[in-house]
Amino acid sequence: MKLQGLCAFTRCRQRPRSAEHLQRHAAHLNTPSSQPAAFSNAPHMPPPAATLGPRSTAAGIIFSNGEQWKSLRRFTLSTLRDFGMGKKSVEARIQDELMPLIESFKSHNGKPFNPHMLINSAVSNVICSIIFGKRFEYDDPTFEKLIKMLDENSKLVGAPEVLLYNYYPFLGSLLGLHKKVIQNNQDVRNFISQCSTNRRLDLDANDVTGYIDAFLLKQEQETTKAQTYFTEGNLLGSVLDLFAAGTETTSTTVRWGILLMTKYPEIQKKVQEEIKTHIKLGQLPTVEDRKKMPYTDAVIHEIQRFGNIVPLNLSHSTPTDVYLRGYLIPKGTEVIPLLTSVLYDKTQWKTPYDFNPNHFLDENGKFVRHDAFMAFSAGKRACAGEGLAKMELFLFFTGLLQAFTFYPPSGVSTEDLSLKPAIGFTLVPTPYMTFESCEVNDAVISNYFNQLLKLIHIQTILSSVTNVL
Ligand code: HEM
Repeated sequence: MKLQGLCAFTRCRQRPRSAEHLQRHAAHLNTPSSQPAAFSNAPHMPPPAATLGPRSTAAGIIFSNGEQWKSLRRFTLSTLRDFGMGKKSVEARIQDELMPLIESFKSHNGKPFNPHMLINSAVSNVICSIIFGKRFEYDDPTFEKLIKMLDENSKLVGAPEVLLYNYYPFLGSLLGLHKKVIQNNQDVRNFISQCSTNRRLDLDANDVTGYIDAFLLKQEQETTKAQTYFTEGNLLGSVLDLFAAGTETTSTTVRWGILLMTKYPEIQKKVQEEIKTHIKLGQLPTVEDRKKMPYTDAVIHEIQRFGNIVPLNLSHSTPTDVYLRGYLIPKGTEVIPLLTSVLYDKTQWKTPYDFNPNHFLDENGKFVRHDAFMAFSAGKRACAGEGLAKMELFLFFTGLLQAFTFYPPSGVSTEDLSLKPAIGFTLVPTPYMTFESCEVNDAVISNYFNQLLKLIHIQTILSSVTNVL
């Protein structure tokens, strides 16, 4: 059960301790009356509703509990699978995104640059293609603005002033930063709302282009039901959850990956040797390759462990009284399952504070799983996008290291590179040093292009055959 934040009801300033408390106000919320709305400190969360009015705007997967959460999560997982999560089709989406990313890295011609927004755009495009049914050009002003707003909120939600407001909303008039969070949040929601209005006009059950279409169709199917969780509020909330969670987390991890490879050139070299051994020159990396590449797999796991990007996890609360090691945790207690405590547990990791891929390798160099690897959390509420994220991490990371070697800018030594994270809702690399760009493997690039052209050609033939039929 996710954390019950401050009560969602406008005039109630209590921290709800129980589902009953919320149920008393449920009639005022845009959720079915049998289910309390619940909220947690997620990155795109607007501040507590005590000052914002009913939180009908917040629901979606992350902020739901009970039957509403079950329904939305089930629907989301099956829709993500329909759009290829865990399958070849999503692999192709990610591979398609690698090319423009590599090209935009390459366009810096070996000069130092900050890869932050480029990586965010590429990663975001994968989830965009699933939810909106299309990708965006990196310099599309609307897309740039959306990505910046998600990025900014991820930072601001961890800022002391916003945290203070979150716990003591009555201080609102003395504080200002939270207004930016609310505004960004609202702007992204407005964009999603506009997209869903447009999709509704063109809705065709035989041509479902993305998650929004699938949700709208589900809404139509449920119009006759007395109670449905497929409301407008839950559409906006769920899309925002996927958009934000699917952009920030994975791109932050890829950014950690590049920083760590720059910092540790000997590890970067070993990954590149493994790539050269197992992926033919000019071939796109595929998910299948991962099985043959234990060292790279170990490095990616270690990037996630060391990066520890969601240190506080999302807050939860106990749905019933719970007894743990002799202690009573009363129903409705806020529980913050610190992921840091497992990812940096001295009893589980040989050198928890060092970046050490050997944490995931046995003495024969084989990849080993680790129970304490909980970057995606655990249990029923664990990350809904884990399958997608893992594919993205492998394909983006391997694809970039296949094409480039990363160095610190001239005049900066590897020792100078700081691994101190910047604080926000997620732990991100310190605003990033620019790289003395990359050593581009032109053979890889031109072969990518040839493959891409072949793919486009095959797709064109296929679509003209389909049209004829
Ligand atoms: C490296 C990438 C990622 C990491 C480290 C990560 C981590 C997490 C964590 C720690 C949680 C909280 C789990 C809990 O409450 O116990 C979470 C939840 C969630 N994540 Fe991810 N995530 C990643 C990528 C993604 C992607 C790509 C998507 C989109 C498809 C996504 C969608 C979600 C959703 C919808 C939830 C809420 C699940 C629920 O409440 O049922 N995540 N993620």
